Amino acid sequence: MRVLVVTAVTAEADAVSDGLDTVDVLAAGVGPAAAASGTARALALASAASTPYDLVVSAGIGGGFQPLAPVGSLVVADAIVAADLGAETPEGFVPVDELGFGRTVHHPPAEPAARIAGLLGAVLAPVLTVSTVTGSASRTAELTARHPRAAAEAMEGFGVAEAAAACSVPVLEIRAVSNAVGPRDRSAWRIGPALDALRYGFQQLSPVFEESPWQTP
Ligand SMILES: O=C(O)c1cccc(C(=O)CC[C@H]2O[C@@H](n3cnc4c(=O)[nH]cnc43)[C@H](O)[C@@H]2O)c1
Repeated sequence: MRVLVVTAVTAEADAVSDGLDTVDVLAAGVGPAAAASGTARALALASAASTPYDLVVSAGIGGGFQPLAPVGSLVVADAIVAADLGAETPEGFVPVDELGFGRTVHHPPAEPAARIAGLLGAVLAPVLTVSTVTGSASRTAELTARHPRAAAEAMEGFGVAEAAAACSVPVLEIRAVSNAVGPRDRSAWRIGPALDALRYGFQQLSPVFEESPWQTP
């Protein structure tokens, strides 16, 4: 199948390409807007050239919720959640779908996501998309209360998933944990080992991506 992997920065793209050279890799920029516009453009260009993609993968480093996803571990999303897309109210945060418009969750195809998580020894759990890196205990507690199963947060997955959904292409998200979600401690970020984990992960995935396109409901 034809696979597009979307990362934020070139260091992540290089790790993916080093692990697996049979996929196209795009470094689309940091954050959900850059991810969505870059992904949508790549999908549209491929489609116009009659070489459409069969799968889009949002990949890169991310923060891990402790103790679910330790630094250096891999997380495969069973849900891609826009965790800060909504309204603040006196009663707390209300997601846009509960306000009656838009959506805040995309679901990757369940069987392939579970199989890939098993292959990688990864945690299979929701991955949150945020526009601001969490940097306090209070914000961590708020996100954990709203999303108790979430194992990771990053800044691009939901943008990639929105573009993929607009083009009816299935989406996955794979994150290598570079830091714990919590009070900001830049010295504790382990970006090198996370990029190594990302490279290792994609090395394991060539048989999966050689499969025929998945039949998704
Ligand atoms: O605060 C800093 O000094 C700092 C230094 C290097 C990178 C950053 C980022 O914010 C990188 C954001 C980038 O990486 C992903 N990412 C990694 N960890 C997290 C996280 O805990 N929460 C959200 N995003 C994270 C993200 O997807 C971006 O692409 C900061």
